[in-house]
Amino acid sequence: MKYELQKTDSASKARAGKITTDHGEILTPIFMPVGTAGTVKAVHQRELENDIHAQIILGNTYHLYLRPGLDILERAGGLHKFNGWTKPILTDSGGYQVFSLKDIRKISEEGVKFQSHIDGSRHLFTPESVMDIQRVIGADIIMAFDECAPYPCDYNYAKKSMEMTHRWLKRCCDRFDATEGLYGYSQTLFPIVQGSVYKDLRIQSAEFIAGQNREGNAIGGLAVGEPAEKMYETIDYVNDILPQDKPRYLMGVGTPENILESIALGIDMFDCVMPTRNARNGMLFTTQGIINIRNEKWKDDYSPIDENLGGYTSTFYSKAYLRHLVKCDEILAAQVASIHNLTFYLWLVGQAREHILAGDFVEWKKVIVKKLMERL
Ligand SMILES: O=c1[nH]cnc2cc3nc(NCCN4CCOCC4)[nH]c3cc12
Repeated sequence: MKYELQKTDSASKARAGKITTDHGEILTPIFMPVGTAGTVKAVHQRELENDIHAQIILGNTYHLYLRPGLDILERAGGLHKFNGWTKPILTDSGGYQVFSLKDIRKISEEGVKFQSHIDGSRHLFTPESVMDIQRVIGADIIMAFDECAPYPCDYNYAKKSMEMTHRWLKRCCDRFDATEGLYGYSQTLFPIVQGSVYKDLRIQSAEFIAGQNREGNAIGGLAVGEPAEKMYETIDYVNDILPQDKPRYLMGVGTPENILESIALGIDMFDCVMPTRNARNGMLFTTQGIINIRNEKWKDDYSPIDENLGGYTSTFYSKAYLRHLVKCDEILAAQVASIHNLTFYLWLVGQAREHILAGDFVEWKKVIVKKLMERL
């Protein structure tokens, strides 16, 4: 994997860049649609590519390991072959997912013992095993096995958790560097900065992560309930430590406002279930503001969902029709709303990139953020 830093904004830490993988290029800043079980829920690959213009999607090791399982994935030739997505894929390592299985998992130095949320079967994830699992899935970018400390947590817990995540990272790197990809293309491993919201721990973690000299770096342990200001403050000083010449991935973020503010702080890659999850509840992000399409006021609004995005779905379907689909709980409702929200998120980061290149990102952000977050 290669990263080319193309432009750094003069009035912020925002950057425009290009990541090159064996499955193609990624222009940053970029948003990664979440495809938890190997599918971006309710969206065809063709729509992901031609309507949403997604450049990279995310999968979850925890879910894919349980279903369809490694045997099926390996015999398919990896996830790209299995789901037909031929561009880059990133997989989260499973740490975050198993930690959210509160009462059915046990953490130790060895790894995490957990029960499947599907059938209760017992499993063990270790740094080594999740590297092997992500080799089988075949994502272009794979994440280290870490502990995402809960928020809030006391200083001592955050310190112990961060130190274990660092020891697990060494085990991930050793295993990853000692193994090869299974399908003839290269994969890369991103480490993850932890330390909760404690500045000294975050600085220690950022220095340790940067010192691993991997091809990209992630910031974890955020978007877990902490105030947005705390998240921004943490990103700001962590990004002063993470190398300029490597992409920076902020895990699990976020709203349009979170994304633009984080781009201004030097983040290049994002993922969040919000656009797809909100879509299924009828919450639409648009260039004019946020719409709850279930609201009576859209009942006879025959205008397109959003004609400023240039996407087929957002212009072809009207607000009134989508409201009807949502009210009838039609399958098409989830499809249309998900494609629209993802088209909006990719439009947003694409616009951010254009304004970084044009040199007016900060002025543009100031105007657009207020408008995008307005409830219509
Ligand atoms: O430290 C982490 N390590 C590995 N994966 C993560 C994933 C993460 N995802 C979030 N936040 C997701 C917040 N979502 C917002 C929308 O509603 C669902 C939750 N924070 C995260 C932290 C980590």
